[in-house]
Amino acid sequence: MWFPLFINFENKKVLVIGGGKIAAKKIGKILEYGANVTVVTENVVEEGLLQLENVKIENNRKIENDKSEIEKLVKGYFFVIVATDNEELNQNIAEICDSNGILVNNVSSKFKMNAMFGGIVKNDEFQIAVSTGGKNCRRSRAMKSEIQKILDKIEK
Ligand SMILES: C[C@@]1(CC(=O)O)c2cc3[nH]c(cc4nc(cc5[nH]c(cc(n2)[C@H]1CCC(=O)O)[C@@](C)(CC(=O)O)[C@@H]5CCC(=O)O)C(CC(=O)O)=C4CCC(=O)O)c(CCC(=O)O)c3CC(=O)O
Ligand SMILES: NC(=O)C1=CN([C@@H]2O[C@H](COP(=O)(O)OP(=O)(O)OC[C@H]3O[C@@H](n4cnc5c(N)ncnc54)[C@H](O)[C@@H]3O)[C@@H](O)[C@H]2O)C=CC1
Repeated sequence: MWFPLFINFENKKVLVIGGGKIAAKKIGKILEYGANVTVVTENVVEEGLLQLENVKIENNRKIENDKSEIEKLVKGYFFVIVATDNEELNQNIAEICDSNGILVNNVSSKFKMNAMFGGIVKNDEFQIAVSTGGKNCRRSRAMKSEIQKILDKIEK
């Protein structure tokens, strides 16, 4: 069951495995919250990542589907985002993180993770997160735009 929790990411060690389009989208979101991001990837597909000053990138590193290598890699991280295009590898990494008590988001699954992103709507005063619990994340768009209207008209 998915409990909505607000987490303080300020200076928290976050590992992103994979350097593609979806990794970049997720990194963009958490950087706004002060996370300390390291990317480990076989290739940086999304070149914009190289421009981000506060993101450490370990390029040309292919992660093998090997339990002890993965355990060594994720040790000490607060949150791991698995964002390769290899669904089986992503799932194995997610399971290893979960059994080691590490928060993990798996971009290639609807539920095989212990932490998922919500849609975010915010202004200076409020922050509202929307989730369908993995059932249909695209539906968040319609909900977000209705919430945006409420935020725009609510008395400040
Ligand atoms: C489970 C979850 C895990 C997680 O990612 O945390 C997940 C999983 C997957 N999403 C996929 C696809 C897309 N997701 C989006 C958009 C959003 N997805 C988000 C969250 C979540 N997505 C989590 C569930 C949250 C919930 O249930 O409410 C949002 C809220 C936040 C965010 O992305 O950070 C953001 C909403 C809008 C916003 O806020 O902007 C778009 C674009 C769009 O339509 O807007 C596309 C199409 C892209 C394309 O097609 O290129 C696929 C591949 C499916 C496939 O290949 O078919 C998977 C994996 C799967 O389904 O197996
Ligand atoms: N959650 C979401 O919002 C969405 C998720 N997806 C899913 O996200 C996944 C990734 O998609 P994209 O970013 O578009 O793919 P991509 O091909 O742009 O990026 C994949 C990245 O993973 C790296 N990689 C692959 N194998 C690796 C390994 N063994 N070790 C280290 N790095 C490795 C590649 O070098 C590349 O940087 C796909 O499985 C797709 O189904 C797709 C759309 C939206």
